[in-house]
Amino acid sequence: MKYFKQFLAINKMKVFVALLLLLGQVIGTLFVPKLVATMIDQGILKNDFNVVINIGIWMFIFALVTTLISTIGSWVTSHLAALFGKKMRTLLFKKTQELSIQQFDEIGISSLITRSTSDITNIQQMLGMLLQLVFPAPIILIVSICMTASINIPLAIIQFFFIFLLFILSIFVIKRSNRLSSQIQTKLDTINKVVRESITGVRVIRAFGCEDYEEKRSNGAFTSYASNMIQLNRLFAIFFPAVWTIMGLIMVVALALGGAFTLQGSMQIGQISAVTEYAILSIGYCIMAVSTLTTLPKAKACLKRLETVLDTKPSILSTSINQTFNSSATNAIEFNDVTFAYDGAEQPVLNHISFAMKNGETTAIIGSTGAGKSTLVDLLLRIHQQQSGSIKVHGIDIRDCLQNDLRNEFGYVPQKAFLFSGTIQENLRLGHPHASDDDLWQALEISQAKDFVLNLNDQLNSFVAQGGTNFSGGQRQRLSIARALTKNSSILLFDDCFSALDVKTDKALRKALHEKAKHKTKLIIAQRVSSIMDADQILVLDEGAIVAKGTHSELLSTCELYQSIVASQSQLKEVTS
Ligand SMILES: Nc1ncnc2c1ncn2[C@@H]1O[C@H](COP(=O)(O)OP(=O)(O)OP(=O)(O)O)[C@@H](O)[C@H]1O
Repeated sequence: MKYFKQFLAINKMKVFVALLLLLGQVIGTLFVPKLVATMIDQGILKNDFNVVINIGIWMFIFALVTTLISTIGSWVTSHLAALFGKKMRTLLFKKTQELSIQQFDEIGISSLITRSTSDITNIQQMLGMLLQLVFPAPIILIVSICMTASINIPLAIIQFFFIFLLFILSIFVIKRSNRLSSQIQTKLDTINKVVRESITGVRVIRAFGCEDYEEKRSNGAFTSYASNMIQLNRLFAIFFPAVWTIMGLIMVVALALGGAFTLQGSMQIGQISAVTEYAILSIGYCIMAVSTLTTLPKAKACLKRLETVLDTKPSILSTSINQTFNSSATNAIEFNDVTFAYDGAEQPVLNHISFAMKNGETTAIIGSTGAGKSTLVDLLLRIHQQQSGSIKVHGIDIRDCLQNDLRNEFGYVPQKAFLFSGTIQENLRLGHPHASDDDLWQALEISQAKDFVLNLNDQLNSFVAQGGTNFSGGQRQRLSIARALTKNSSILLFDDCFSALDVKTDKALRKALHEKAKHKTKLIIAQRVSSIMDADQILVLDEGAIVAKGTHSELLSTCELYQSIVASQSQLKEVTS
């Protein structure tokens, strides 16, 4: 409730105005039955036209003012709910940017989507309903009973008895619905996950012909959610008829007793109408309040789920030292005895890694799959944090600088190219929003993407689908390389991104990089020896350890593992000749 309370405290004036307007609406609503009774008893039954006109005018004014007040009240409440949604979504977005990738994975992408969409929407709706339906209910109940008592005390006692009965029934329903409502969002998470996977993995599902398996899996999630909803609806299927019965009974009793009292002369006909209207009003508001309160546990569960994310402390914290990079340092990157293990893993993925990369030079890393190459780049970007040892960029320990400053030093090309929905130019300008069109074309030229972009109808303005799925793997990869080049950072990190390119394009790209990005420091992770043989130094990584370091020709004569990699690619003869 911390964030909810904070929000109410910050917006206390708006909340106060909303409550004041709702109070005005309630007072207006409660006065109408009294006016109707006076009109019938003093005007219609006594044939006094002036009273009918006078009361009629008052009723018209009351109706007008109440409508105006309730419209403004609804507007203020909706405004508050929208503000709350915006604030929570902004906080959640900021938090997800601060969390480490491991924390991100622990919460789960589907769950984060449900939290920032459906969970927040549920709380917004609850906020509006609490203010508009629950807050006026006790006032309506108390004032209705008091107004009825001012007309006839026995009828007020009877009204109180029925409302008490309704209260008991409501407590029972609210208690039963608590358990069911609080489970709904978790089930929605599962639906989100299953639907997401079946949509994003549609090609694999079709290629493997496993539609039946996926259908069963999806049905499991849908059935579980549906059964929860059915149980909840069953509860209401009993509750609402019971409430209508109580309402019917209260009307029957009010009319029968009211009639009897009128015949005795202790009550007037108009007052019967007022008493029945008060009964309908109080029961009506009771129903609305109970319906809202039954969904309160669901909103509370949503709020708790949001708080869990918002209260998570990022495992990688920004420093308070905040040093700036010294680009004249001899080494662009230095790893000193770095060891890293993933949470819960028995063995470290990287063991005592030490190496240095000189400014402007190219370092390559080669090794078997799962050797820890991508993890090494992740450590450099502070996506994960090493348990021991230090990593320096331009002479500064990466733990002593702001994460944004650190990442600004790199133009990064991930192993799996990811493009955002929009246009090519929007994607290329991701790291450098003010880059000129010429910069973009130059980056495209180096990444060997210029020709295919020139052939597109809209060229730089060509549409990019979510994830870049309207481009081939190789085109996506080349656009992703162009994006890193456009950023114009001093260090370029290529995480196995050349493997999606054919040998000819790979060669042309490396040549262009060598000529046009000569002064940039480059770290290239590659599977193909041909992609890295020109590097100033090559690190051979095996099971998380650097087993050899040197140039291509040095490694060919000293490192057995390197020789076997070269041999396995059937290039030994070709490259040594
Ligand atoms: N998020 C993670 N949580 C736990 N273990 C992980 C995680 N990511 C990678 N690993 C493990 O760490 C090891 C190294 O993975 P990494 O991706 O760094 O290897 P790699 O050398 O880049 O492999 P490849 O060439 O196949 O991309 C692997 O054994 C992998 O299972």
